[in-house]
Amino acid sequence: MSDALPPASGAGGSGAEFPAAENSANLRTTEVDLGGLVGVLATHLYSTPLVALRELVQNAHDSHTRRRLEDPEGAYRPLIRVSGDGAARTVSIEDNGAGLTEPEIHAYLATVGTGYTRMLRDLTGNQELIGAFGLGFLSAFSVAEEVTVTTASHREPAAAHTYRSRGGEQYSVEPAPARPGPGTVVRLRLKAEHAHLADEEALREVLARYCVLLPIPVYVGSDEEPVNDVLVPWRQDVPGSPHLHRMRFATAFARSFEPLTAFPVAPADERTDAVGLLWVQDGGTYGSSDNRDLAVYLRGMLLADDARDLLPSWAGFIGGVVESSRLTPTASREDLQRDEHYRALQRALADAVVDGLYETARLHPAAWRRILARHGQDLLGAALCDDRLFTLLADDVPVPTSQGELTAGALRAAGSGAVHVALGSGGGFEEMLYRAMQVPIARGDRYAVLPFLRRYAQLRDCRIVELGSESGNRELFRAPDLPLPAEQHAWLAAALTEDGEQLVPARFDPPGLPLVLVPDREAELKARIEDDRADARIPSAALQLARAFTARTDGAVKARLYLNLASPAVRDLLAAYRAGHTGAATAAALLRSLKVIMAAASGSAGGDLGAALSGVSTAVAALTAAVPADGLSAVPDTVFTADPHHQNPRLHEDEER
Ligand SMILES: Nc1ncnc2c1ncn2[C@@H]1O[C@H](COP(=O)(O)OP(=O)(O)OP(=O)(O)O)[C@@H](O)[C@H]1O
Repeated sequence: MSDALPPASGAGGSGAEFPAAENSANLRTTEVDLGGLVGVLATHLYSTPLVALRELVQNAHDSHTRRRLEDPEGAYRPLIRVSGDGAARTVSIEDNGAGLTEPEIHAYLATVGTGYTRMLRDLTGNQELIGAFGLGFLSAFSVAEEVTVTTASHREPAAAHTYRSRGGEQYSVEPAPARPGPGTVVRLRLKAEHAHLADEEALREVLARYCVLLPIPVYVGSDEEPVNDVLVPWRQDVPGSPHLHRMRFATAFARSFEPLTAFPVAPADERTDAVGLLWVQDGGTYGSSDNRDLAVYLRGMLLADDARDLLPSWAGFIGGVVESSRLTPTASREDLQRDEHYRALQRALADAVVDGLYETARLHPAAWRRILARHGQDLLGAALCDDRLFTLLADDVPVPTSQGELTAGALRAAGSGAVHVALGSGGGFEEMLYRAMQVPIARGDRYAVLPFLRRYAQLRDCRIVELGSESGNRELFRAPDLPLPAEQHAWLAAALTEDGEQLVPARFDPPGLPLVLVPDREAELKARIEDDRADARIPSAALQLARAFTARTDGAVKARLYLNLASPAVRDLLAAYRAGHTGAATAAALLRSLKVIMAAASGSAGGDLGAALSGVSTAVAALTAAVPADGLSAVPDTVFTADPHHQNPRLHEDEER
């Protein structure tokens, strides 16, 4: 016997657990609380009251398309006019499109969820029609306490009617005085809180953005110029430079930042029908700042004003506008369905940004330089996300270094074929060392710098020296040719180091630098992690892991003092010590002070700075006190340098005497 459950009862055991609905004697119709539903749709479907204006202008646009489809021979000049009256607190949206007959008012305007527009599109396949849901008109009630629609159909132009409703749930329709021709006026008596919508200046601004791509002219008040009389560079073939037209459009359209350059979105393949324009914004970006700004138009009407997610996440400096008729809006028509067309457009836009940057680098060098200067940091990160972008940027993008911004190539050339990058944040001893050698070091603590340079080094087959890591330090500090005898090592350690410091004889550049103190990064980390206050700062799981790691570090060596056996000062010091010279201890004290002062200058603790400074005075006093009044004989050799100007002035006086 099988363990399977017996089939659910039903004809042929088809698995139907419920009787087919249409056969049920208990079939009931779902009740609709019309008042509640209309209220929700009118007030909660949209995020901003401005949407009402957009929906009504879109209806006016669709009525023109309808008139043209139904009466292709009829010649007339289509227009839409939006007027505001602050005193009367009204806004009117007027069109001379198809209008509605009385039955159509009931069937389409006053029926939630049904519109003529969608049927017409299904019937004719016309893609210019925008309306789809039969809901948009309801948005009028989100801003108006009363809505009147006076309309005359192009089929019966003499029979005008007025629809009137407060709230949308109940309405009346009455005959109205004859209109000058077919068309519709929607008049909103605004709620007090939306009175500002009646301001014509504000209407101009909003409609110029919403309707910029609508082919039908939209006028405000008694204006003679439409708000959307704009050359759309990807639609018209206009004489002159296409780049100039793009820049003009982008400059007029961009909201927050001036465009530095603009490039087209053109459907390169079958993936998407989207066309439009992208531009690089002149707003400084740093690190991961995100100023992406994309407006999406569907059949000429603004649909989503901030569709930034369509742009690649690395393109924080891009603004743009695209139109497509394949995208599907949500019912509020403020957002887009995340469907295959949406994803195809995302990919197409990423390609368009990369293509546009290539075009800019090739054709507009001044703009390209400005983009690199403005968005260098963002571009470092962007280059890591896209291989083509890396190829474009690898040699051009500036990298922040200890000597200002340099390209990776310049960094490499100045580092004798290697790029140097500091892992620590404070500059530290490494920076001082390299500054002395005049080798620039990239700031590896800045956004994307380290991974960018690692990638650069890998692809360009060049050496990368990561300062602050063990391997980086090995690059810096080479083993001495001969080991230092134990007794000399012990004397130097006693003379030069503090508790927790380990003396490491080495050879390094520049030879003029006798010693350098290098904090142990792991010991530093251990101290920070084991600090009781870390509990408050670091999540406990992360802290446990970190402590498991740092437990392996004994933490006894807090810093290493690298002593440069290639340095003449160190060699002289050792020679003096070996010769039993009385000045050796004083010279060592001077070097110890130098160590502390340099450590303080490079931001790491390395002893008592006050004591070090007075140590310098003590050493100078000891050395100068040793000068006898009658000559040089008692002064140790090591005190004098080759430069006679550095000699004790008292000696000059003696000579002159
Ligand atoms: N200005 C107008 N002129 C002529 N007909 C109109 C006008 N405004 C609305 N209508 C009619 O009323 C119907 C309902 O409009 P409504 O705005 O609610 O929905 P829609 O435009 O069809 O779809 P959507 O919800 O997607 O906007 C329209 O389909 C159209 O037939």
